[in-house]
Amino acid sequence: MTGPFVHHTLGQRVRFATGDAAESLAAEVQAIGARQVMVVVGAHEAALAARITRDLPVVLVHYEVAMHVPVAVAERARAVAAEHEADLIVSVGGGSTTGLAKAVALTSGLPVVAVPTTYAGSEATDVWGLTEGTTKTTGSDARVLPRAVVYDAELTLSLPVELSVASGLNALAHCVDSMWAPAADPINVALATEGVRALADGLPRIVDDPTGMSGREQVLLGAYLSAVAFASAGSGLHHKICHVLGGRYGLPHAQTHAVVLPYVLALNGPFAPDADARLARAFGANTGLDGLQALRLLLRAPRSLRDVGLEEAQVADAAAAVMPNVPPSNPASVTIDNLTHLLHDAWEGADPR
Ligand SMILES: NC(=O)c1ccc[n+]([C@@H]2O[C@H](COP(=O)([O-])OP(=O)(O)OC[C@H]3O[C@@H](n4cnc5c(N)ncnc54)[C@H](O)[C@@H]3O)[C@@H](O)[C@H]2O)c1
Ligand SMILES: O=C(O)CCC(=O)CC(=O)O
Repeated sequence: MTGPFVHHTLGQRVRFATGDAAESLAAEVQAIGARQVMVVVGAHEAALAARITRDLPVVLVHYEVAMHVPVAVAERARAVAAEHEADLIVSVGGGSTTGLAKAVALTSGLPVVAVPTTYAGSEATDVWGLTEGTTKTTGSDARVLPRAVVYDAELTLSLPVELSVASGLNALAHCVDSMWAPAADPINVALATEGVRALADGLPRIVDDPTGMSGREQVLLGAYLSAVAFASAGSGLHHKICHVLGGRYGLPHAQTHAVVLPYVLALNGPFAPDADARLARAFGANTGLDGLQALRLLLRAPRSLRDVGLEEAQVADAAAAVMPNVPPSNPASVTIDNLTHLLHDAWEGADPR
């Protein structure tokens, strides 16, 4: 990919600080000058958040977190933030928690400092998502980009291996989909390529040694690179499919990404030879799909949409819902027939080749 292009770089401070989240977080809160901190955290991560926020001027801890940020959940969080006159939101958790903090920032303009505990990458993007009924809407807005991020790999040690794998494959999907997303350019493609290398290296180490730190650190770095690439390149076909599956049928986010990715790569790879060659090199394989499938085997990745909760009868409805959102940049031509076929293959876990 050559020729003229315009690349926009997002500004935020990022600290990689294994074992040092509390101190790093305190330094970021002090730098912003906040005096009334709202902590957003899911109930499961409450103890972890209490540990790392203990020295902050916390006025409110908000525990109501739900995947894909239902509008009613966002509205309740916005109301309590205003009631307590919060001047900063600290989010501690996965993409759902960061997403709720972003929803508050979207309407209030409050700054966010994010401490991620999964590999979803939301903390490094200006992308928000809200769900009303069965419709998930996403958008980009400078107000939701966290001012700072604290990455502490120790906080991901409690993430079970299966969820670590699925979440890491969500990050890998940001990288792969960035190759042909609407605003793909040589800079975000370079970040995505390096993200594939880091994730393909780190994820097998988490599976081999879940309590070891080096795999977790490498995957967090890959998650960050993947998210920066995704925020810049935009949502490609893969993300459009997963947003419909998550918003419309409530499928679990990371696992859905993990299942769908090889099918989108199988569709697009032959029509995007440069991207495929890059992916192949990053995986150390003959093709991107060979590399992805070898990695998925090693990781014992989730295999079918049937296993993560989609009904066969929903396949046709899903294809029809995705169709109007297919990005014009997609390398392979997408029809209702080949999209339905793709989703049906993913539903049954058929060989994507
Ligand atoms: N805006 C963006 O750029 C962006 C990017 C990626 C994902 N997302 C959004 O993020 C959401 C999904 O995020 P997710 O996949 O991180 O899932 P999640 O935040 O819903 O977390 C999944 C589960 O993991 C648990 N968990 C989180 N951290 C843990 C830890 N350290 N130890 C043990 N358990 C832990 C949570 O309690 C939850 O049960 C979706 O709504 C998705 O749309 C947004
Ligand atoms: O924040 C959102 O809900 C939209 C972005 C997103 O979910 C990225 C992804 O699919 O991983």
